[in-house]
Amino acid sequence: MPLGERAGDKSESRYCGVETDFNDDMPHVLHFNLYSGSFDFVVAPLMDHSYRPSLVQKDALGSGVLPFAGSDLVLSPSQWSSHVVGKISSWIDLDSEDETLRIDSETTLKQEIAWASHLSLQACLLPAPKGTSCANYARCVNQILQGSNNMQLWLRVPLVKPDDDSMDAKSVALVDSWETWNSFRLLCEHHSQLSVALDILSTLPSPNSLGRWFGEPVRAAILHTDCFLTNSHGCPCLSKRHQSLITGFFNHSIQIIVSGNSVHPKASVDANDNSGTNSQRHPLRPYLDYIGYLYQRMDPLPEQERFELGYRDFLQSPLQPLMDNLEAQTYETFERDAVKYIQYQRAVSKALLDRVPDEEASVKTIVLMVVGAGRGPLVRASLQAAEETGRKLKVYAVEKNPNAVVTLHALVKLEGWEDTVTIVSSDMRHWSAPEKADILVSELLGSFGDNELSPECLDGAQRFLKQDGISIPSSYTSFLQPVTASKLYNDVKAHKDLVHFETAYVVKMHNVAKLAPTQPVFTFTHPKHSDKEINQRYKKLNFIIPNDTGSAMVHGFAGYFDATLYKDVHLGIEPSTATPNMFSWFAIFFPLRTPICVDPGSTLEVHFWRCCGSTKVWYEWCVASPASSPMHNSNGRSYWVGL
Ligand SMILES: C[S@@+](CC[C@H](N)C(=O)[O-])C[C@H]1O[C@@H](n2cnc3c(N)ncnc32)[C@H](O)[C@@H]1O
Repeated sequence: MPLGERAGDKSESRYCGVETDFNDDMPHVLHFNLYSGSFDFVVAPLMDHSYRPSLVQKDALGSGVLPFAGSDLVLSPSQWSSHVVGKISSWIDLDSEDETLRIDSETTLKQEIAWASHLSLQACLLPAPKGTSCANYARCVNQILQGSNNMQLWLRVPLVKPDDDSMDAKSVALVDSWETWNSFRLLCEHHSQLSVALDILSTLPSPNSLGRWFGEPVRAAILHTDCFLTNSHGCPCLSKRHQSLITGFFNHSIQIIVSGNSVHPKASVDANDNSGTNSQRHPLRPYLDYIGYLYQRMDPLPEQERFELGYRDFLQSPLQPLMDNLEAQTYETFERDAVKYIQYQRAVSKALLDRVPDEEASVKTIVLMVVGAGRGPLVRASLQAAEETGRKLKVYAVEKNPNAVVTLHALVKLEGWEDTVTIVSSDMRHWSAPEKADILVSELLGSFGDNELSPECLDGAQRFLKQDGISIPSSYTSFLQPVTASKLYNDVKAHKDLVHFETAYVVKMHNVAKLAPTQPVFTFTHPKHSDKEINQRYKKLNFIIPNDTGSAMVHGFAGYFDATLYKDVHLGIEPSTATPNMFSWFAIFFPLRTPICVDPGSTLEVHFWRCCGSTKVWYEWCVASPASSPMHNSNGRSYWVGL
């Protein structure tokens, strides 16, 4: 049974498993944990702990006997696949100096995985590597992954990081477990079926170092009963930090697995059980109940977030509104974003008030041109601003998409705007305007600000803006930050070509770790003060990875924009200043062909170029430190925006 519903949110449920000991009576294991215990699945050993291949007698014919497991028939195929995660024997040590142990370990790992595949299990939990070297373990896992079906392998690693104030003496000898994971997954070349199961202990490393994991493929968090505190009723509860970590796991669809013996025996006594026998109460049930309580008390996902669930970490090609004509449903999506148009209306109102003093309001008519009018929402916002401020307006709606122009005509007729609005079916770069504008309103912004060629289009439109005219927006700036994004990286890699590694994607980023604060990249200001200002740009950025993060993997860069519409009215998606409740833009993702590992406290030196040709504009990017990446997208060979 799922952990119940998150308040007001029927779309998402989370599951909770329990780690069990070996028991060859699997029907009993399932019955006890699922039906008496209400857990959703078990993480159960598939072999007796004492099994060692080297100790198994060969039969008379010399063929290997497989005495390691009971029959597959004890459970139905759907029970195996839905309710059992195979726990690979924890004694295995594939990098042991002891050859017998090493070979036994290899044999056992392969036998158990083969058996788990035979049972169609969805996942197996691999024990944590024993020492600092895990090359042979990774080699064998890699062999398995090469030949595997869809089964996921979860590498178990403890959530520890030394050199951290919060560490206790016991953990000091340990390495940063992220390093262990990183070595292992590099040896397995970021295989998409290799993921992580984190063992959560009673002490937690720093928030920054925890944050790294949200960009990694963490599938499960194993919560030990000794992490729990005791509340005033004698029941298990978690520290505030553990609670917020678990909430983070829920938000990232990471399954929780309870492990260990009950350390709250009193809480295990069923309050509703008056028989005094209490025979059926699962000893770990109070822990499950508490985890369910944490899930259910989470705030419901806002409606827009729920709508966008399907877009999370899904790579989309950016729009090319200049080269292509947008479709009706794309306009429809823009137009649902009321916040964007409210901001434009506020900007136009302020500009009108500045442009026309009260005493001239009844005599002076302002010429306002919406360039790239689409189906008309900025025309409407401008007219509303005029009404709100009592200013007189003459509007030109310039649009190059002939299909949107059809809708514009219908709108003007429907609203009775014929005397005020003139529709111009033209590319703003080539239109000969009959008069000059006081105010030029446009929204040609991409997720990275200038990536839909607003600078080039507005260069063309500036011809018909009065010398002292106002452009809304008056400027926009792009921003970047390095991210761990293993899912996005793997999705790009799945295309198996260079082109996809040199393309920027629009993405609703979710399973992503932001490794440093954003930094501004390119700024464009309108109107330009000189014809000599070019639209090419170059920027070198130095990102410092905080010391307490630990090492981290950079799979690419998240990009955003912020636009100043007019004076203090802005609109944008840069996380620290993002316009609340505005959903027209997701972030942009610039991938790296080879992910780069950065050390704590070190500097990541990144170079970005905006290049302009006669028919296209494109970005090139590279990392220069701590290691040099290849130059991405030279000459716009893979990704460009058409002029
Ligand atoms: C991002 S949409 C915005 C549409 C509308 N203003 C809105 O907010 O819903 C940009 C619009 O500008 C138009 N556009 C882009 N470049 C243009 C150009 N050079 N001349 C005229 N229209 C252009 C596109 O066809 C598209 O309709």
